[in-house]
Amino acid sequence: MVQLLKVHGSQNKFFILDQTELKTKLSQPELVALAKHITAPGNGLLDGADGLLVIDSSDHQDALGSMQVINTDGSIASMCGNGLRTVSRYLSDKFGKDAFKVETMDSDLDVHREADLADDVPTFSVEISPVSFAKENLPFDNLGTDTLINKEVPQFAPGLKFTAIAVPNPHLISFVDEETMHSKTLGQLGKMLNDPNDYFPDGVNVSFAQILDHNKLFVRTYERGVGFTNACGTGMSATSLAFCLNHPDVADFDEVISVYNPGGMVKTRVHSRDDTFSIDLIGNATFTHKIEIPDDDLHANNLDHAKITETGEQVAYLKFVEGLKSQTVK
Ligand SMILES: N[C@H](CCC[C@H](N)C(=O)O)C(=O)O
Repeated sequence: MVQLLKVHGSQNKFFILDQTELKTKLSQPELVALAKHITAPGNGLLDGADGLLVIDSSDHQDALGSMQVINTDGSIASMCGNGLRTVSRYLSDKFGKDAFKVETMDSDLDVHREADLADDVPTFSVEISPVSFAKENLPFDNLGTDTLINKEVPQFAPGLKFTAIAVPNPHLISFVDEETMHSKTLGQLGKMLNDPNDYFPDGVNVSFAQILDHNKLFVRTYERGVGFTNACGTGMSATSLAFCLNHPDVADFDEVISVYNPGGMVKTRVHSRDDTFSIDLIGNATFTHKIEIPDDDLHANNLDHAKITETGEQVAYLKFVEGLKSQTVK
């Protein structure tokens, strides 16, 4: 029997599988098949999730483990900010350390335990980097520019300005008014740019942001490989950077920015050193369920004998969300 976890960061939900606990590790095709199955809202487990986070060992210096992110459609994401917080908590509990690195596809990222956001809401801070605006790193094409920073792109949506940032997974961001935030535009644009299209050949995560106040945002994201999500950690991080760059009158580098989202709230801090940007993403790392599945069943992608136990942590998280409601009113 191996234990899996159902977890969330800002209610961006994932399953965590620790390959090091298995007698025989799952192969990459087995992992992709499991990710597609277990995260499916209909025939998966616990009403599905946005992705599978695979933990494995790492031989990199100071890294307690590695994280691979598999989206619900089976595509691989280079990074996942909400997911990394939950993986950090898992590794922190397992090895009894509060500050360490986690190996991700493109870099080894610093993570550490933070003061709880609210009573019984375990909280972690994770580094979001490397950051790039370059067309080849997103990648994008046919926009007549090498970087897209606060520019109108009428083909995407008339009247809106867009910023494209890789952190290192790709994000497209627009600051919008309340009406646009709740219109159909985000869903239509997200779908258009994640179906085969002339602009983002690998797809892109699309976020709309509303400025609520000084250092205060509301962000909604249409995720690549997923669709609408309660929250996207790298999306909120990239949006915080765009906020500091495009709206310097209401956003400060190195200060805490509160980012509200449909799943709750996170905090970010954007740093700029010698033309290099990085972001700290601080938020909950909640384990909602423990799941036990026989090893052989996992290899066979059979979820029929899963034994599920609730942790009870969601109660404290929902109380925290309830308390946020008064704060998002302008
Ligand atoms: N939800 C994730 C991002 C997943 C990214 C994925 N959708 C992609 O880039 O393909 C987060 O919290 O950062």
